[in-house]
Amino acid sequence: MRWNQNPVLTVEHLTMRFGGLVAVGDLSFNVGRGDITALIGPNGAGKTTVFNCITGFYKPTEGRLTVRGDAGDTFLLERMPDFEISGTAHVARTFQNIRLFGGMTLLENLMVAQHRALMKASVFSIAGIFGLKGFRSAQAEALDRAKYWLDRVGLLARADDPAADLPYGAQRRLEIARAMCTRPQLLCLDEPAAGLNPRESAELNDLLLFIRKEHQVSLLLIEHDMSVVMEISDHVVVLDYGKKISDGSPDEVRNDPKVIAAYLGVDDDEVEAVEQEVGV
Ligand SMILES: Nc1ncnc2c1ncn2[C@@H]1O[C@H](COP(=O)(O)OP(=O)(O)OP(=O)(O)O)[C@@H](O)[C@H]1O
Repeated sequence: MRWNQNPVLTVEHLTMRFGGLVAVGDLSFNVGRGDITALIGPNGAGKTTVFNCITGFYKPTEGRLTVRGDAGDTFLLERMPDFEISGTAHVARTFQNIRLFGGMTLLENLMVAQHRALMKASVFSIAGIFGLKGFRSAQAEALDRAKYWLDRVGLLARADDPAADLPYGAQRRLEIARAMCTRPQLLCLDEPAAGLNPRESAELNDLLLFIRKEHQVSLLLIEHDMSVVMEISDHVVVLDYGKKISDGSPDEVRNDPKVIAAYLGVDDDEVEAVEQEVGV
C-alpha cells in the first residue's frame, strides 16, 4: 500500500495502559506522506488516546512513534517533550473540545501560536526583541502568516474580535488556522466536523483538501462523521477496544465485515443477518 512506502508517521506496537485498562493495545499503522488518514472506531475505542500519545500529552506505556521529515530527518516522538513535538517534529493538533484563548482576538490567537518561533528569532532575550533585525522580520512574517490563514478560513474581517464571540463552526476553523500557523508537516484533527451543519462540514472538507494540496501537509483525523471520512480520506484505520480491526482504503474498510460488526455492536458471524435487517 502507498502509505507504507514513504510514511510521515509510523506507529509501532503502541500500547497505553491506565492501571488495569488497556486503552490502546499493540497498535501499528502508517500515515502516508501527503495523505488524509482517518482514525475511526466506536466510542471508547482509543482514538483520542492515540492522538494524545502522538502529540506528547501521554507518554506511551510501550511502542515507538516515528516522524520522518521530507529531508529524511527522523524524530522519535515518545522521547520528546510536547513542545518539541510541535516545534521541532512539526506535528500540530486540534482538540475535540475547542481550546482557543476566548478573551484574545482572533489575530492574537494566531500570533500566540507562533510565540516559540518569535522567541527563537529574539535569541530568547529582551535585547533581541528590541534590537534585532531578525526579530522584526520574524514578527512581520508571523503577522503575514496569521493574516493569510485568517483569510483562508474566511475570518479576516473578524481579526480583531474576541475568539469567544465566534459561532461554533468558525471557532473550529480558527483552531485549524492556529495549528497551521505552526507550519506543521503533520496535522492531527480530533473530530473536526463535530457539531458542524452540512454546509460547514462541506466547507471543512474543502479546507482540509486545500491544506493537503497547497501546503503539502499530511493529515490524520479522528472523525465520527462518515460522510467526511469517506469523501476525503485516502486511508482509514479502524480501532475497536484499543486494537486495530481494519486498515485500508475507504472502500475496503466500508465493506469489511469486522468494521460493520464493530459499528453495529454484533459478532462477526451475525453481520450478514443484521445487514439484511437494516438494509445495508
Ligand atoms: N486519562 C485516562 N485515564 C483513565 N482512562 C482513560 C484515560 N483516557 C482514556 N481512558 C480510557 O481509555 C479508553 C479509550 O478512550 P479514548 O478517549 O481514547 O476513546 P475514543 O475512541 O477517543 O472515544 P470517543 O470516540 O468517545 O472520544 C476508554 O475506556 C477511556 O475511558
